[in-house]
Amino acid sequence: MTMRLDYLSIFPGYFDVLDISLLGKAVDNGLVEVHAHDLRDWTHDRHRTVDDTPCGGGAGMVMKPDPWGEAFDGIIGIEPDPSVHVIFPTPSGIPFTQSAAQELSTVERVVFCCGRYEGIDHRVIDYARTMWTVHELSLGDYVLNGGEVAALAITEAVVRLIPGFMGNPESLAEESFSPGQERLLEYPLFTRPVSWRGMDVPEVLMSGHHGRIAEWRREESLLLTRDRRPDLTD
Ligand SMILES: Nc1cc(-c2ccc3ccn(Cc4ccc(CN5CCCC5)cc4)c3c2)n[nH]1
Repeated sequence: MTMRLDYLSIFPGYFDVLDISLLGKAVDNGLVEVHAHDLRDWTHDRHRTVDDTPCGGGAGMVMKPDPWGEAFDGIIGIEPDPSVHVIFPTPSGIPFTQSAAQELSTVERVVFCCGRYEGIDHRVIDYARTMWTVHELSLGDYVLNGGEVAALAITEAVVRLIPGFMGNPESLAEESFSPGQERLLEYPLFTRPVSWRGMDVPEVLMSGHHGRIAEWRREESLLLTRDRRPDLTD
């Protein structure tokens, strides 16, 4: 199946990067098709206005609902369709996780709505919820200037899980956060040269003793997780 990805933004150029690297390959072999749209194409005033002051006061500007509604009509359609997944990156969203990426990797159509300023008029999200399957997602507890970078991160996490996308799918199965793997951080990785600037690869990894190697890696993951992510160990 081909996944169709649409991006709505006042900076559609952010998504030119999707034509290169791994994602570009997915586009070439027809696994995904990518369409970026300039929200201002659905404005009608000379200044192509997309924002206005917040009702109720407060700092900054809010994105007007009108251009979003017209863009939805043009890009997605005016009939409800729960098979279309509409993603609003937002600091107030639910945390985006590997399991969410896993679920989204089976969806045929995803539309990313990338806000700017202080955010989008809430009626846009409420309207979208009456029409499609909506996800308000946060990348983490920090504030970006808009949704574009979050959309790119979510895209990469999702597209790499599409069957047939990654060259060696077994590496996906081994990753931490992937289903079946306890939520442990990855053990340290090494490759040749065995000795580099006075530092040697741990001997156990050169022993060819797979049982001991697995044990060493598990121990390293446990130590690292306990040290850096105690929240994952409970
Ligand atoms: N995980 C993650 C996601 C984002 C993200 C996603 C979309 C947008 C659209 C606009 N912004 C900038 C931005 C600046 C300030 C506030 C906080 N204000 C406080 C009072 C009203 C709002 C919110 C939003 C985004 C940020 N950031 N981080």
